[in-house]
Amino acid sequence: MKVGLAGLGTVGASVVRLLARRSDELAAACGRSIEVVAVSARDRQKDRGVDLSAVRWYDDPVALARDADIDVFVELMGGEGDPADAAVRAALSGGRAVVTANKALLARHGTELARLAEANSVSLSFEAAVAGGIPVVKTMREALLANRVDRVYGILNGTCNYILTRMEAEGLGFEECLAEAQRLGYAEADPTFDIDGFDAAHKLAILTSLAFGTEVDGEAVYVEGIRSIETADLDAADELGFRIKLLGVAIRAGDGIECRVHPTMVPKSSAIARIDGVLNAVAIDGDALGEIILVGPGAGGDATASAVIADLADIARGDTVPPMGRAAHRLEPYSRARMRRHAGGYYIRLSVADRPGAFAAIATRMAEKGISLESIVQRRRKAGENSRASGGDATVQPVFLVTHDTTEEAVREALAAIAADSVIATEPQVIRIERLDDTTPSAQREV
Ligand SMILES: NC(=O)C1=CN([C@@H]2O[C@H](COP(=O)(O)OP(=O)(O)OC[C@H]3O[C@@H](n4cnc5c(N)ncnc54)[C@H](O)[C@@H]3O)[C@@H](O)[C@H]2O)C=CC1
Ligand SMILES: N[C@@H](CC=O)C(=O)O
Ligand code: NA
Repeated sequence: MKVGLAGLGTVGASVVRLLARRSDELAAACGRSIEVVAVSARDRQKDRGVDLSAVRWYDDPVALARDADIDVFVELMGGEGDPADAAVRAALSGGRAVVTANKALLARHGTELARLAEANSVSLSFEAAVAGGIPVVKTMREALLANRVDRVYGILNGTCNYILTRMEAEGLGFEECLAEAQRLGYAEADPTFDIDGFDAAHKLAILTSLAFGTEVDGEAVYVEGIRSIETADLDAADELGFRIKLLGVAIRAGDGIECRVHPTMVPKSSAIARIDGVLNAVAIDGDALGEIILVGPGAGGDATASAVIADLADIARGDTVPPMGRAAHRLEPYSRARMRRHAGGYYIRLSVADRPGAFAAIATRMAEKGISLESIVQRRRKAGENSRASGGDATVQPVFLVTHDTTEEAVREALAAIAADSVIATEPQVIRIERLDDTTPSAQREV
């Protein structure tokens, strides 16, 4: 099987090396060899640890995708627009199978591309696009067909999990951890996609389509990233019995599908709390099977190449499955649940004015919105301490609240009233709590 590969960066170079290393075993398993015969990359001189002297080089990846001599086009350049989009469309339109790791592209154009693949009777495979090396796409579109899925959630970004883990365990700074994640090849070319939550949102949009049979809608995901997480929050989470993870959650709710990515407090006793470093985890609730959790490396060259090559092996063997697990023209329109109706617990950190009555005013505003508090912790700062958590102002004190289950709407309204009362000095920090040991998905809980 002849492969044309565009993008020889972290993942692309690993794919070429791993294909060379496993060529005999792959040929034996697939009944034919898998060979990279043509590539498109920006730098022809760069040493990628593998001999590419015999392959055809293209400056234009779209021209490579149109090469009549290739059977499969592998897109590993990244980016939701051109040239990745144009190249993938050119390959599919020309009747060539496509393998891509590009979740940004799929979150934006996944439905159209799946329909284009279907119209041309070719496969569009993207195992590497969701949770890196973990075989979650294959699991969802092949192994769980007997199940109605009601919830899928997990840690979907290796860079963020790596940063949060090292900040918490070693007390390192955010920037230092991000730089290390970039050095290790985990981060996106533009790492704001990682730390602002968009990369996890792209993956969740794809998972949502696979789980619920809906069109892919990257815009429908509510997104918050991890930039605002401070040591004060990691420490408070520890004291309260939680850990903070960037979680992606998609669940059936009363008014549609609730799809959200945000920092989340999860109980220390939950399986998700123990997923550290670059590992990802995806939990899937199926009605017949119950909950399964898949864990493994979510980023990195070789781990991601493993998923790309698994897709290539399926194509070489002639195993074809519709991209989204069902005929693309049967995907249902996505119906988005309103985030304001989200129900669950909340951790709230406030920098409260150090004056009589401030505390009572906060409790009153919470009560007015029907929010009951599970705990309130007020930290008296020691003399000379200048905490970021309290805005660095000597006249304010950090206060940590944990609510019982309530709604997003109630919390937002209570915090707006507290701000209007001028009893807080900085923007409140709000982190949603996911009590994962409770088997009822949170959006379905009565509050
Ligand atoms: N790095 C990782 O751990 C993972 C990455 N991915 C996805 O895999 C894809 C590739 O990611 P990385 O290898 O990490 O990125 P990278 O930035 O290391 O590599 C991308 C390569 O594509 C090349 N490229 C960009 N535009 C090009 C063009 N017009 N013509 C030819 N070459 C071009 C770049 O020069 C670069 O070498 C992205 O879609 C990313 O989201 C998916 C899972 C994990
Ligand atoms: N930047 C991504 C790479 C894999 O998808 C991540 O950190 O998870
Ligand atoms: Na995967």
